[in-house]
Amino acid sequence: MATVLDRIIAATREEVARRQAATPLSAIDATARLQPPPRGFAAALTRKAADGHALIAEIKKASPSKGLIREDFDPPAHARAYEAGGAACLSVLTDKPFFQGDEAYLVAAREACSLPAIRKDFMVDPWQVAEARAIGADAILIIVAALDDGAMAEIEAAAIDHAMDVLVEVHDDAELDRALRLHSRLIGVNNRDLRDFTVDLGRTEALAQRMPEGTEIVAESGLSTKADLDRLAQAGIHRFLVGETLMRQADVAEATRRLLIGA
Ligand SMILES: O=C(O)c1ccccc1NCC(=O)[C@H](O)[C@H](O)COP(=O)(O)O
Repeated sequence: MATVLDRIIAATREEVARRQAATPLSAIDATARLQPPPRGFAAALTRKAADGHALIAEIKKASPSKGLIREDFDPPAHARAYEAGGAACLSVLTDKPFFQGDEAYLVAAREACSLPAIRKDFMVDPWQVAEARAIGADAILIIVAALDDGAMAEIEAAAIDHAMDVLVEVHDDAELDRALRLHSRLIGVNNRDLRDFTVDLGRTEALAQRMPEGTEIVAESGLSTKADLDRLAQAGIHRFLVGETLMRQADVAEATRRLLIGA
């Protein structure tokens, strides 16, 4: 039976084909190369991780697992709140059918603050990497479960060509083995199983044991308290990606501060 990820990827392939027909790679690539240089996503995480928890704070309106998360959704306001609360970077969902995202949200969020931003979407083709840079994104996500080795390498090469950072997402040992064949050493462990949406923070702890020296591990999904971050820090993990918990708070800046440094 097709999983949610299978359905997302199938829909994304159709959408990308439509967009490519309207705007060929050469045109989107030319727009990408007119952008100011990326803000340095991985470097911003490393700076914050040097003396505390480094947070990628996610701007997420809805999700397949939770439906609508935030009604008064306001990407520029959330971006400013995340920066004020001490986040290192932004993650902005741009997928429309499954997350109610939009490219415009990334543009608006990034313009409202000085944080680097990852385009959080389902990359299936290097064309999307050029599009991500053309709208200002500083980094892209590669989900290992969604791609074969050849496609991953092509997408990563496109990101390197645009001087963008790549967060490579894995969920199990086999995916980690494949991720380690890429160049990027920014590796996210998704604690959420995308087949049944169960969350287990032990995933990041277990896979962290197998990461080579020099890997920058990001714990992703299902994190909700400073105690969660402190628990993972015990296992040497200092980079975190958090969405839903923060997006549900009335005072996003204060909630971000509490998550990072406590009451
Ligand atoms: O969040 C989902 O339901 C989801 C479903 C299918 C594919 C991806 C999904 N989430 C993407 C993410 O990586 C999360 O938004 C991110 O890690 C933040 O997670 P959370 O803090 O639990 O909102």
